[in-house]
Amino acid sequence: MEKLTKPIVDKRSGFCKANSTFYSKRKPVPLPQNHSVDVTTFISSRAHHGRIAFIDAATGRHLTFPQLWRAVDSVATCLSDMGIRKGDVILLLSPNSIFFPVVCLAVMSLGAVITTTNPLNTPREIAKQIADSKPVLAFTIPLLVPKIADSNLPIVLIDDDHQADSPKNPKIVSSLGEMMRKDPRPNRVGHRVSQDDTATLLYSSGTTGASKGVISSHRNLIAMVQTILGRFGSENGDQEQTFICTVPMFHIYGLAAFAMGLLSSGSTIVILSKFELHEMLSAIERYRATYLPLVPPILVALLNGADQIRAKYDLSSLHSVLSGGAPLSKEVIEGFVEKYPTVSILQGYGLTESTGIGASTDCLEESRRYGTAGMLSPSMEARIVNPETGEALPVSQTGELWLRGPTIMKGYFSNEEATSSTLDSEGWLRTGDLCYIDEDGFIFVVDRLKELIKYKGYQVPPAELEALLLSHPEISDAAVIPYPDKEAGQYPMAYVVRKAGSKLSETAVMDFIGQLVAPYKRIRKVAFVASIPKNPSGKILRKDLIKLATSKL
Ligand SMILES: CC(C)(COP(=O)(O)OP(=O)(O)OC[C@H]1O[C@@H](n2cnc3c(N)ncnc32)[C@H](O)[C@@H]1OP(=O)(O)O)[C@@H](O)C(=O)NCCC(=O)NCCSC(=O)/C=C/c1ccc(O)cc1
Repeated sequence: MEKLTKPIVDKRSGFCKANSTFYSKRKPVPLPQNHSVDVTTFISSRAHHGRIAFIDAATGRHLTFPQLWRAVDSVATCLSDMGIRKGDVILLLSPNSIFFPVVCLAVMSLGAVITTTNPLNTPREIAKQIADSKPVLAFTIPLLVPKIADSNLPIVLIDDDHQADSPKNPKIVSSLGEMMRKDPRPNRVGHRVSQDDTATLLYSSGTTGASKGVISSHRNLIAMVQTILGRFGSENGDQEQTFICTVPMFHIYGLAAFAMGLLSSGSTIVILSKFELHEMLSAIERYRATYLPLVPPILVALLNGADQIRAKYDLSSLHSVLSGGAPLSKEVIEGFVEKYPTVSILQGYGLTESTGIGASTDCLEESRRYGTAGMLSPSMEARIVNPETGEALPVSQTGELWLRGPTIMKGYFSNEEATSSTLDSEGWLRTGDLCYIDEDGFIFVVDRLKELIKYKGYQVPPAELEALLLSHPEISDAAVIPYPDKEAGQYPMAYVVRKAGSKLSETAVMDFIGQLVAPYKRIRKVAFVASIPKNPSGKILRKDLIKLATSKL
């Protein structure tokens, strides 16, 4: 029925009573008719007036658009000569750099698949991702080679001046600098890439514990490029936009925005290898940046230091900050607006599973609706579903947000079970976020149904930390919860049951975990208890523990 009759949609909310579905109020995104097109070709064939694509903030080294596309072609030629073919997975372990997009775009142009990982991850965490995604080659910087030394993967060094002093490591088969100097060959061996083929495999914990590879197709990414273009492209009439890239490109937020969407619009992207407040502010001043995409902790830092920052830096070029990755509180928004009256805050809501933005505020007026995550992205549909009954709810009622649209992932890699519990047969993605959609079509995220901690915009799955805690010989039971924090948003707190006779200290627990996980996953508070509250089927009653922890605040 749904497909045969045109649904009657309320123009104001986007809600259709007949099928309890919210439809995007934004203009739909056009997708290329040609089935055989990869996202790199799609991006490179877009017309724009941009000249410089990427600038390294620290050195000023840059790539013009022609230099970028030549580099992508050269690297793709070398990869093809090395035998890389459609479907092969390539690992990229690198901080942000002007070379990060070169590697991604070259790999995807061949129909090969890029998998990225956080450079702060421990060798153990990276080894897990390697075991799951089975890459055939890795790109990394010299400093990070030891983190994958045990993997036996052939390595391409992202190191321009490698040859003279590069370590004599037999696993290092080439360098990116060398590859970029190669003459590109248009008729290299290749297989036809279709929009349905997998392009990226980014890792997310989804709505449950273990980290899983999110399969995004070329179509997913092309649709995301179109969504970003709708938000910032030349269609908006804006010229010469300069964006600061300080959030990591190894996550979907940074990857889709900087290596793909904004690139397509002809924007200039100033890249910082990592976030450092003063370097970021200097870069805004030096490059006259107009847009600053960030995560809430950066906005909080800008707010906390506002008076000194405004006295020291000329931020007059800055037009907007774009916040994503975690919710912004009303008090932070109001404080920022007061301190930086000429800068608009635009918000985005997205997941790795939605290949980036699922909803956003695209102009100041939309952003004035405090607390909203925005309106549905173009061509996106939503349902608000009662988690207990499965009933789809109407306007202004709270339930789990389900999303369907052209950017929704194909599924989790080699994980049927997780895929079928997250994506239903009609293509609906269960986001694990409790939301409502108001009478004007604005989404409000109320709470999280999924068991996830967001530390500085990074996902920390409690189940992973609980399993590690249980591996300690003196711990008999444990539960990990999100503990609220003004700067980080939340951090992991552990409730621990010690074995009889154990004198294990809080610091010993934190140090034990600290050695096993990336810094952003560290447990930062511990309480010892006699038992962990659980329901009759053994599930941790996390809400009770959260109440207990926060009742003393
Ligand atoms: C810039 C942040 C906010 C803060 O940086 P930081 O303060 O330097 O902290 P780090 O996170 O880099 O490092 C964590 C810890 O590691 C430490 N660290 C640092 N480098 C080292 C070292 N080399 N050795 C060892 N320790 C170290 C560092 O000191 C720090 O320790 P601590 O001070 O105890 O918190 C940083 O955390 C950050 O970039 N977070 C962004 C995460 C992010 O991109 N999330 C998005 C996920 S995808 C998603 O949700 C999509 C949403 C979306 C939304 C909207 C859209 O439009 C589209 C998409």
